[in-house]
Amino acid sequence: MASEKRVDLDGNPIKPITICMIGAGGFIGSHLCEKLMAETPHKVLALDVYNDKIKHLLEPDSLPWADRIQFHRLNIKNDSRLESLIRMADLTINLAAICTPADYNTRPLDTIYSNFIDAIPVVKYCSGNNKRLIHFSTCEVYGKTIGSFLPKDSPLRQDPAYFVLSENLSPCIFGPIEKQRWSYACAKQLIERLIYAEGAENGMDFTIVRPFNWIGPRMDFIPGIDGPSEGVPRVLACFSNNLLRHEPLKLVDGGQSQRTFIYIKDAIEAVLLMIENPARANGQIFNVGNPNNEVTVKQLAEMMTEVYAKVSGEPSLEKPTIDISSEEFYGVGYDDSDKRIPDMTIINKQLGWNPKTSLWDLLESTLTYQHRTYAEAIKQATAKPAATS
Ligand SMILES: NC(=O)c1ccc[n+]([C@@H]2O[C@H](COP(=O)([O-])OP(=O)(O)OC[C@H]3O[C@@H](n4cnc5c(N)ncnc54)[C@H](O)[C@@H]3O)[C@@H](O)[C@H]2O)c1
Ligand SMILES: O=c1ccn([C@@H]2O[C@H](COP(=O)(O)OP(=O)(O)O[C@H]3OC[C@@H](O)[C@H](O)[C@H]3O)[C@@H](O)[C@H]2O)c(=O)[nH]1
Repeated sequence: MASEKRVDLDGNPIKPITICMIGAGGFIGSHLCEKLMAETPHKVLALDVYNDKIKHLLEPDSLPWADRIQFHRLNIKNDSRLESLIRMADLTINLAAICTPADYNTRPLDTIYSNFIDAIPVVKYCSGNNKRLIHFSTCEVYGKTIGSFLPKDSPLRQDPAYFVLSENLSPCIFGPIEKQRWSYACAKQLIERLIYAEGAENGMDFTIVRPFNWIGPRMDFIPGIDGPSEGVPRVLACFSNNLLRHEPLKLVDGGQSQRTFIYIKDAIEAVLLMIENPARANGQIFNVGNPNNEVTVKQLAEMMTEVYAKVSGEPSLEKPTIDISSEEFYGVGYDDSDKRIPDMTIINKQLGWNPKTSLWDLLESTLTYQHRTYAEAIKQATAKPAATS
C-alpha cells in the first residue's frame, strides 16, 4: 500500500517525510504510528518514556516497516537529544502531556510543567530550525459553555450560539484558581498562545489540534492490571474497569455532564490529512470531534453496560451504576466542563473531513477489545487463593 502513488487533497503527489513524534508511545501516538506504518511511506522517530503500546510496531525486525520507525526512549524534560531529533525531521508532532483529570487538581505542578513548561523547548526548536509543528492541545481550553451561566430554565440554553464551541469565536471560560481542575486547560491555552505568537511574529508553520474525547482500544490503563491499582484513568478506562470487575459504574456528581465521543480511528484520519496537506492545515486550530455522538456521562454508562453484556455474554448488574461526589472521587479542587459540542466548520472547509462511527459501534469494537485483552487477567488477579489445610 505504501508504494501506491498517493496524492494530497489538491491532487499533488505526497512526498515521504520524516516525523518526530513526541509522546508516540501513548494512546493517540500508538494509533497514529500504526496508521503511518500501514498506509503511508513516511518515517517516524518515535519519542517517549514508554513503548508498550507500540511494541507490536517495533518488533520483530522483519516487519515490513522496520526501517521506517525508530524508538528513542527519552524524557523531553531533560534530554539533550531532543533538538537534534527535531532537526532530523520535517515535521514534529507533540503529544506528550499529563492528560488525566485525576491529576489536574492533585498534581497541579506536574500538570502545568508537563503541558506548558516542558512543551516550550519543542516550540522553540521548531521555530528556530524552521520546522513545522503539529501540537496537541485540548477541547478543555474552551472550559465551560456560556450557556452554563444562564438560568436553568432559560430558553437560550437550547440556542447553539450558547454552547457550540468554535475555534475562532468561543471564549475560554475557566473556574477560579482554587479549582485546580483548570490547571491543565490553562497550561494548554498558554502553550497555544505561544505557538500562535511564534507563527505571527516569526513565521513558524504550525497546526493546533483540539481533540474532543477521542476513545478506543489502548486508552489509558486498567488499574491493577497494566497500571497502578489506585490510579484513576479517563472515563472509558474507569467504566471498562468497573464492567470487567462486575462492579457498578461510578457516576461523578450524578453523571449529568455531557460529552461528545469520537472513535480514535476516525480522529486519526483527520490527523493524517493535516500531516499530508500542510498548505491547508498550517496556521489553523482544528476541533476534532463527533458532534453526533453526544451523551450525558450517565447515558454513556448505561450504553457501555448494555454493549458490554452483549460482547462478553455476561449479564449486567441489577444496579449497574452508583452516584459519587466529585470530591470523594477526584478530591478537592475538581470542577467540570458541562457540555462539549465541536463546531466542525473549519475542519470541514480546510480538510473535507467528517467523523463516521456511531457511539454504539465504537463502544462495541472498543469493549470487545477490552474484554479480549483484560477479562482473563482480571479473573486471575481476583481469584481467591486456594484454601490451605
Ligand atoms: N485522548 C483524548 O481524547 C485527548 C483529548 C484532548 C487532548 N488530548 C491531548 O492529546 C495528547 C495525547 O493524548 P493521549 O490520549 O494519547 O495521552 P497518553 O497519556 O496516552 O499519551 C501521552 C504520551 O506522552 C508521553 N509523555 C508524557 N510526558 C513525557 C515526557 N516528558 N517525555 C516523553 N514522553 C512523555 C507519555 O508517556 C504518553 O505515552 C495530549 O497532549 C493530550 O493532552 C487527548
Ligand atoms: O469513573 C468515572 C470517570 C469519569 N467520570 C466523569 O466522566 C466525564 C469524562 O471524564 P474523562 O475522564 O473522560 O475526562 P474529561 O472529559 O473531563 O476531560 C478529558 O477531556 C479532554 C482531554 O484533554 C483530557 O483527556 C481530559 O481532560 C467527567 O464528567 C467525569 O467526571 C465519571 O462519572 N466516572
